[in-house]
Amino acid sequence: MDLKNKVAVVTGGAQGLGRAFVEVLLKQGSNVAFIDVNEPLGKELKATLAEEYGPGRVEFYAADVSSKEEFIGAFKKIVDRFGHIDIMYNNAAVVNENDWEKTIAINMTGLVRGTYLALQYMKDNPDGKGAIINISSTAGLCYVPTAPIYTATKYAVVGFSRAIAAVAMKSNLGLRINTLCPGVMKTNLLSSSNIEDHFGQFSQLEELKEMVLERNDFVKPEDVAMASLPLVIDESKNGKILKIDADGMEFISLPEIPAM
Ligand SMILES: NC(=O)c1ccc[n+]([C@@H]2O[C@H](COP(=O)([O-])OP(=O)(O)OC[C@H]3O[C@@H](n4cnc5c(N)ncnc54)[C@H](O)[C@@H]3O)[C@@H](O)[C@H]2O)c1
Ligand SMILES: CCCCC/C=C\C=C\[C@H](O)C/C=C\C/C=C\CCCC(=O)O
Repeated sequence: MDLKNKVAVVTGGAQGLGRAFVEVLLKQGSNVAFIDVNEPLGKELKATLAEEYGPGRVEFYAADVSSKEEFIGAFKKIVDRFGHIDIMYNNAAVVNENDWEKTIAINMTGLVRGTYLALQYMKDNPDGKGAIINISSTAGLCYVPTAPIYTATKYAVVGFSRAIAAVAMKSNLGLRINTLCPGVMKTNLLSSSNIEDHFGQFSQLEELKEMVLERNDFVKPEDVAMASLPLVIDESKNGKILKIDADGMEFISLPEIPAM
């Protein structure tokens, strides 16, 4: 898929990795609609990017992906504005072990809804094409010991995306779903939330986070965003899991049910 003049949607696009996706897609010539619950930051970024890339190429929509009404409403506005959707990055997530139901609602339910909404609109694309990138984490392949719910949501992203990719392929939808598993990045997700929210009942293990930070093996959001592009462009890629961390990039193989 050529990225020029395509329409891309990014959730959680106001900062961190989501912002890097928005910027790399604009640089490649796509038009980008980003959704975020942080309205002031979203508006500020939209103004900055509109100045750099041209006012018609980027739009911001304030919405909480854990709210069915808000997410559906944002999608409708995006399709009204751009006509259709070619590319979807389901990126918004939080680490909140205290309010763990909210973490599941954003990281899992929000990502499922984003995938289903994208499929619903993409299946009517005249070129019959569409690419969805679901953001997991290396935590969705190993684990963050103090964040079992965050870990569980990131495993869920891997399993859901593999299964829905197989469904899309077997139904000849022409739509592709791949998973990206980044390693640790220095973003708001890692630094800002308070200890109680981040670790919940495991707050006494805060030093584990310091140990991770002291290892200093971070990957940059801009590098992760660049690395994601082949999953969109290369039409042979469906149901893949791409890990990118400080050691480099690797496609991960997980067991398959042989008869499937
Ligand atoms: N930072 C890391 O170390 C790391 C590592 C691996 C994977 N990831 C994944 O990368 C993705 C982006 O994380 P990040 O580090 O950039 O985080 P971040 O906190 O810097 O940015 C996340 C963005 O999502 C938005 N958001 C949060 N809840 C939302 C909601 N309910 N609805 C809409 N928007 C919402 C936030 O306002 C924020 O702008 C996440 O899926 C995360 O799990 C992060
Ligand atoms: C150990 C506490 C770290 C707190 C990290 C909180 C959120 C991190 C979110 C990222 O998605 C995590 C990405 C990768 C996993 C990081 C560390 C795992 C630590 C275990 C290990 O080193 O194997």
